[in-house]
Amino acid sequence: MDVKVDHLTKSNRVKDVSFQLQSGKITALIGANGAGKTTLLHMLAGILSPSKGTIQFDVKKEDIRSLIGFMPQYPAFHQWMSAKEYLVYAGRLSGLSAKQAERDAEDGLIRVGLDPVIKQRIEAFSGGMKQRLGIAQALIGNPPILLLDEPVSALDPKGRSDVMDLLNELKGKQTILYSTHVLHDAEKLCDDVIMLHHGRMIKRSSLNDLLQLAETGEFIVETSAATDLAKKLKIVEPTWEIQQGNGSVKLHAPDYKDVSLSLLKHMYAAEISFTKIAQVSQTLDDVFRKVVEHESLSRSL
Ligand SMILES: Nc1ncnc2c1ncn2[C@@H]1O[C@H](COP(=O)(O)OP(=O)(O)OP(=O)(O)O)[C@@H](O)[C@H]1O
Repeated sequence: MDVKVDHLTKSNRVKDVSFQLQSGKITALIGANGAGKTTLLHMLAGILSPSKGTIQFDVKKEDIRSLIGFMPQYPAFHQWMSAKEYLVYAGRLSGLSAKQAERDAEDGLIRVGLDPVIKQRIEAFSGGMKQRLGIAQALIGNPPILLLDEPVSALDPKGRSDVMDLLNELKGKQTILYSTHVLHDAEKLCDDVIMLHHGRMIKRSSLNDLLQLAETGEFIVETSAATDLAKKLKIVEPTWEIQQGNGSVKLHAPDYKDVSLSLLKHMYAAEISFTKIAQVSQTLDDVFRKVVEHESLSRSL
């Protein structure tokens, strides 16, 4: 199910944000602490009302909450309940019949891999298990849209990879928007990225476009003949910026098509051997920092 957000505003916490979530895709909502991620998710989930703007779903429903599975940043569980009891309780609260709630609870526990501990009390759960239970609760009623507030941020690497695997399984079936600080994980998982900074959306893009945008044209060559290589390249490729390091040469080629091929040709001609040639690629983290820097700079001008 698609979701269309237009000029969404909540006082000065979220300012004039517009985007579209596409059916079956996973979108990562990224931003520093206080950027407005939770506020935005709460408006989409119908928990907070916007001061301005609209949220449209592509079906007409009086109460949109049945379309949405929401996992809060800090899910509050009744620790004395078992995982299944909790999910049945959540299902009943969301209006399911006793039978349906029972069925959804069991399905949900299987989907998040908690079926072996179906009767265990939540108080004995690890952080990762609680997070998975939170997702199972969001899945109750099989809503077409999942909104997850920091589902991985508080977890250790194993817990994070469990939750990531689970979200990967849901990809294509549900429209997912999740907030995160862990950009390394988002890079592996999401289709699209929305960046928030001080309540404003500073970028919205597919992950692929974003990472392509971030390609640097920077290469590094590790060689014992760094001085010779740097000298040679300065002569034959005057448009490249060449930096000689200790045992390496770093270069930036403004038009960087076929750089590795040219490099190899020059090195072959000069009989320079190497141990490694690599393109310096950027991560989502680098891109995010650059976009924030650019935004801060343009606002200060
Ligand atoms: N109930 C509230 N009333 C007024 N201001 C609030 C309220 N809740 C949050 N804020 C403020 O709104 C801004 C955005 O907060 P929000 O929790 O949405 O950010 P966030 O990106 O989710 O941050 P975090 O990553 O720390 O969870 C912050 O400056 C915060 O202090």
